[in-house]
Amino acid sequence: MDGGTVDWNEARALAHSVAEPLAPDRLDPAAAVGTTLARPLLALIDLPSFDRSAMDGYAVRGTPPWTIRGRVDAGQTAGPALRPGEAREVATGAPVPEGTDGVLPYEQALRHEQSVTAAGIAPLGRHVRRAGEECRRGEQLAPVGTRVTPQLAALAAAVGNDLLEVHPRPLVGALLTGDELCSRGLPGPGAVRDAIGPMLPGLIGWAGGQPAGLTRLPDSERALAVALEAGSGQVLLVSGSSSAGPADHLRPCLERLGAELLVDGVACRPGHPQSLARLPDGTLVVGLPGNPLAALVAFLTLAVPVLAGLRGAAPPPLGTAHGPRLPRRPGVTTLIPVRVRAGVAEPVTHVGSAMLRGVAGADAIAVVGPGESLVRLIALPGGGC
Ligand SMILES: Nc1nc2c(c(=O)[nH]1)N[C@H]1C(S)=C(S)[C@@H](COP(=O)(O)OP(=O)(O)OC[C@H]3O[C@@H](n4cnc5c(N)ncnc54)[C@H](O)[C@@H]3O)O[C@H]1N2
Ligand code: MOO
Repeated sequence: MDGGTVDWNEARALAHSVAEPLAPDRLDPAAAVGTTLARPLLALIDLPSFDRSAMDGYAVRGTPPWTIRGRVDAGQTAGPALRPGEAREVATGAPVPEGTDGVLPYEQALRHEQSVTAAGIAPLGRHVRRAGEECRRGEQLAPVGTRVTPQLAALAAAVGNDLLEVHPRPLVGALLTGDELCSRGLPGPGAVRDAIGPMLPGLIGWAGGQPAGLTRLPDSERALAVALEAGSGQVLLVSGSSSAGPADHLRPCLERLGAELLVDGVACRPGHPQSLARLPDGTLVVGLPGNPLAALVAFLTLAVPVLAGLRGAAPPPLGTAHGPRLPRRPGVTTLIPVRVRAGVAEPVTHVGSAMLRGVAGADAIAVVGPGESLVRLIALPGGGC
């Protein structure tokens, strides 16, 4: 194994570059939400695929009065073409007959026995959604690499797609180490409530991964080695074993398993003891420091770009802001929970690496690089920036 502390930007870029996109899968649009397109999204039909009414009322042709010739509901066919001076009652979404100049909504219609006139100006050209006005068959609607959102899934279905070819969401397992951890109730003497476990499933989903189980382990090299070997998923997160103490087993375990150490420490505060390694079976292991804010920072630094790479997506772009009141440290990148107001990142309190109070109320993590005047922003889940 080799390694060494790397610059924060380099670590992030490296984490993205080592993660090869997962082999594409074909999923129906709803199941594809959260994945990334491996093929462009194409329209398989014109949308709308026929001229249709945007209002409940009368499809009309020519000038009033119009003689009413039947009715069309949604899902029916439009019937014969209208001739000048004719109307057909139509429901919203129903196909309008050939020759329709516009649709007169009921509210603007004066109905007589078998004819209708307009209460105001005749609706020439109004309230008809023309075939192909949204897109044409064969048109590309989203390129490769686009994240499938619920709204993109809706569009994909609307233009006739049953299956989308996508890079699936990577499976992410988590191993939480620490003899002192308890997961329920009030901690006894010397014990600590696990705060990383409750954070990870949400973070994994937010970053485009699929949580694949969380295992709590004692501080034992053997237990960690066995769990790493048996680990399910394309990514394994390991918390609380990253430092240099006798109970910090990640490094020796990775060595023993013949892993390739890709990142061994990052020049940032907090979170410097984070790591990234590849097991011989290809599983990527991200080492998260045990202090909870440091674990979050490491997840944002290494796990987020790894998951983007596996999904065939670019690393999430960072925002920018002014941060005149943020502390700067020479030689390292500082990651500081902030609130963002009108383009200015303001520090919050309680931001020690073992603390969560500050980050729980923050909008973003400001990335304050040595010598940078503007700061970059990593948006947090639920953050308002
Ligand atoms: N000799 C050195 N000691 C330490 C160094 C160092 O460079 N040399 N780095 C410090 C820094 S910075 C960090 S961060 C921590 C990282 O430690 P580990 O990843 O080995 O984690 P632990 O030692 O087990 O735990 C640290 C701290 O975090 C608490 N913890 C652990 N897991 C959880 C959890 N799931 N939920 C809540 N809290 C957790 C744990 O109880 C400890 O208080 O090492 C420093 N030391
Ligand atoms: O990563 Mo440790 O970063 O400061 O608590």
